Amino acid sequence: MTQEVAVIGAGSFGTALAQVLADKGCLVDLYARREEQVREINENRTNSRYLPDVMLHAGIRASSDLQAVLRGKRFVLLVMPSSAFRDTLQAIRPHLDPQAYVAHATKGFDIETGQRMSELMEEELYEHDRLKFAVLTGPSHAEELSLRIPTTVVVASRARETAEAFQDLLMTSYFRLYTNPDVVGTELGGSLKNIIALGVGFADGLGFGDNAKAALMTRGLTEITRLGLQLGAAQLTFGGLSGVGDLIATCTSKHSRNWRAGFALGQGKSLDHVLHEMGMVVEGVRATKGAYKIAQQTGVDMPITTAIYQVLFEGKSPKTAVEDLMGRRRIHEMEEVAEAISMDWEQ
Ligand SMILES: NC(=O)C1=CN([C@@H]2O[C@H](COP(=O)(O)OP(=O)(O)OC[C@H]3O[C@@H](n4cnc5c(N)ncnc54)[C@H](O)[C@@H]3O)[C@@H](O)[C@H]2O)C=CC1
Ligand SMILES: O=C(CO)COP(=O)(O)O
Repeated sequence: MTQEVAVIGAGSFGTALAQVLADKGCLVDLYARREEQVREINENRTNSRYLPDVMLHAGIRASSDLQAVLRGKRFVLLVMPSSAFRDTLQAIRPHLDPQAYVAHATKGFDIETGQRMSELMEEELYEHDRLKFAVLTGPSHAEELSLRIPTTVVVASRARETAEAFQDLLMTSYFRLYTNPDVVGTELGGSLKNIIALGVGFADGLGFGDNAKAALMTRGLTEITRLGLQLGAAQLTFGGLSGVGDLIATCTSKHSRNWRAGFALGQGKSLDHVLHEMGMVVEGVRATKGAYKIAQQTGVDMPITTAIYQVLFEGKSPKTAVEDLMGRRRIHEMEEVAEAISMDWEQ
């Protein structure tokens, strides 16, 4: 049976996922807000602003009519920026099939409340069965996935049936999905790595080297894990695709908008200028605000996130931020996650 799928958000990643689905023989209705973009996709088979090198599959049909896009769909993928997530949920609620499986691929937080995207889904789609919700996340640059370059991700849901339904829907010879019941951990990994990628870009822009990059990635993962444990995530998840996997992909890739934004900031450009030039979403900037807020609410120590917050929003100089990080009190490498390791000193 041909599956009909709705993809909400026709940016880079929504379009890349639509391409995967069309390759699998699905009929894909892709929601785009701008008529001009709808026409370009349907008539030229391109989405040149977001994926300039890609010729789109004939099975993708773009539309700006949200109700028509959602009509009768058993599978819905939400791929908007986090800034548009709550509003979009409110807009889709009246048109969503009650039986639909709904997955989101958005990496970020609601900065007003610090909530994760799946928490917003539960809140805004309150009539829907939350066991039909899933999160799709992991190392997956749209630029590569849309060119059918091998990519692996994880789909997390509280219900195995839902996770496996998305696995069956999306798996191809070049796109491999794993499942995980840890919704909190997978979402946090995907959202928080963008902050560290900004920091790594920053360090590269300042002319630092591989030692600093490795330090930020490793210590970044420590603070991501620390917050995750506090919020009920499973530690092992952070060693998986949504944790260290996406951290590597984002901190070391020329595709990463977060890394590129950090690099430009490190070279002295202003935040407004960098965001304007990018023309695409840089989730790490909002995520820094969201994570800083959660860290304060929970009392979890997140020194790298705090340093990036101070540079981005409080005018601290990068040089002072680095000096502050390097000059912190001496600590045990695993001090903050001590309960997670069993190894102790011999004497
Ligand atoms: N680009 C990538 O490689 C990946 C992106 N993601 C995540 O997917 C989410 C979307 O990112 P991209 O597709 O890269 O963004 P993008 O910057 O390429 O495009 C954003 C798209 O969202 C649309 N949009 C903005 N407000 C909207 C609204 N209210 N309703 C519907 N659409 C709206 C824009 O018109 C645009 O088409 C982000 O959270 C990102 O972190 C996740 C995995 C990979
Ligand atoms: O999440 C991504 C890859 O997994 C994309 O990262 P950027 O948003 O930094 O481009």
